[in-house]
Amino acid sequence: MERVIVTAVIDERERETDARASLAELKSLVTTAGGTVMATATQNRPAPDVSTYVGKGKAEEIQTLVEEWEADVVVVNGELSPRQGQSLTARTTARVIDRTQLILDIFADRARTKEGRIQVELAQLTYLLPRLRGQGESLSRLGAGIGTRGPGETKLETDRRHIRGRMDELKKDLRRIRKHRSTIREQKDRLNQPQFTLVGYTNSGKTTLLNALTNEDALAEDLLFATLDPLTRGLRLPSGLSARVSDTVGFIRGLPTTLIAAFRATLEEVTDADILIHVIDATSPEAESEKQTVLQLLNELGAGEIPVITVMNKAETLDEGTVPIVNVDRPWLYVSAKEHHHIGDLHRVMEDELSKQMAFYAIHIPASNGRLLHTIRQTTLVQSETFDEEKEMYKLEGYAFEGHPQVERLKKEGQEP
Ligand SMILES: Nc1nc2c(ncn2[C@@H]2O[C@H](COP(=O)(O)OP(=O)(O)OP(=O)(O)O)[C@@H](O)[C@H]2O)c(=O)[nH]1
Repeated sequence: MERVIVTAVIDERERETDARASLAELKSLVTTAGGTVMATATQNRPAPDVSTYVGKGKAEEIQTLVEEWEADVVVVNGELSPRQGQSLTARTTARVIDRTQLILDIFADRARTKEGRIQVELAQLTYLLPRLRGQGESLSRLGAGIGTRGPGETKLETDRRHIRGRMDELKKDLRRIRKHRSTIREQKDRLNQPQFTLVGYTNSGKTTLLNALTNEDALAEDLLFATLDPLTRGLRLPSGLSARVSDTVGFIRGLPTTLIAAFRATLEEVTDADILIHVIDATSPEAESEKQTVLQLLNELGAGEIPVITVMNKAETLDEGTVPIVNVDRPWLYVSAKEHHHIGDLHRVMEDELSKQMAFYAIHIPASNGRLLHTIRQTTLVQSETFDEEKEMYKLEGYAFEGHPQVERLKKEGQEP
């Protein structure tokens, strides 16, 4: 396991709790990446130094810590410019990486589908490209060294061309995979299946809740970003309606924009949702700011208008009568995804919210048409079902999406004398 020194520049004008939360999060990201935090070096200054990120004195102090703790890596809580990366590297014997690289490393390790892996590689190359250019600049600035500049530039050009070529290939692969996926989605849409999508701050318990909701096993780890690829499962609600539930990558404060772009596809499951289930870790001291981060990212993704059910998770560890530390809009409820507490309640809230987007119907189906009956039970929210023995007809009342083909047809037939 690698030994790590973390370092951060803290702006005193910034809210101190934010800086502390961000640093605490960086440490848990280090743990997720398999490292051990040996020491922390922070510096109060209004903005990072343009050349060395931390001041030169602080950089020396970091090198002392590196020697003292025999550290392998220094992780900076921010994004290093190419120049800062180089000059900080020159001042320490440890490897220097920034927050973006750390997150990219974790993503690379955890991507499970082909699409996820391509997205990560694309994000890594996007990060790398300007840094190669940075090296080129400093090489040309060195200038004088005969024999260094020419070959250096040439190699740099080759590297850049190679990287751009690889990026083009990856983009082509992605387009192919996405086209395939949208075909699958069209097929699903024809089945009229409602889409629920779990969103939430990283580690809030989305994967655990997906398992509890659908009663299946999948990996849930006490590590950040256990989920990198959309994971969609079928779910049968109490009324018999079958729906889809998707897990999504955990949201995080200060997610680098290169990554947001790279993971847009994962987040397509968000904009496609009929209803979002926002999972909050009710035990987190940062629950309020985590909630804000998620809501803000949802807005940025254009999903601000989609109805939300808020789930306050890990409730079994809260004392009875605890006042919630988060202000949330209705509908919301406490659950324990781990202990399967109140999952049935959540199923019912999901049905309630769904019915608000649907239209009421009352239809008759001949008992002889078992297939049609089955379809209606699976694709609508059946509220009541009675059987008329004389007419050998079922009478069904419930809610269905506007334009549901069978329901529309049966409604019309019902109107005829
Ligand atoms: N005590 C308690 N722990 C829970 C509960 N639900 C989830 N956890 C734990 O919280 C941790 C994170 O759970 P995950 O389901 O992996 O969280 P996630 O939101 O999918 O995480 P990312 O993929 O990182 O976004 C795991 O250690 C879970 O066991 C709960 O109801 N109670």
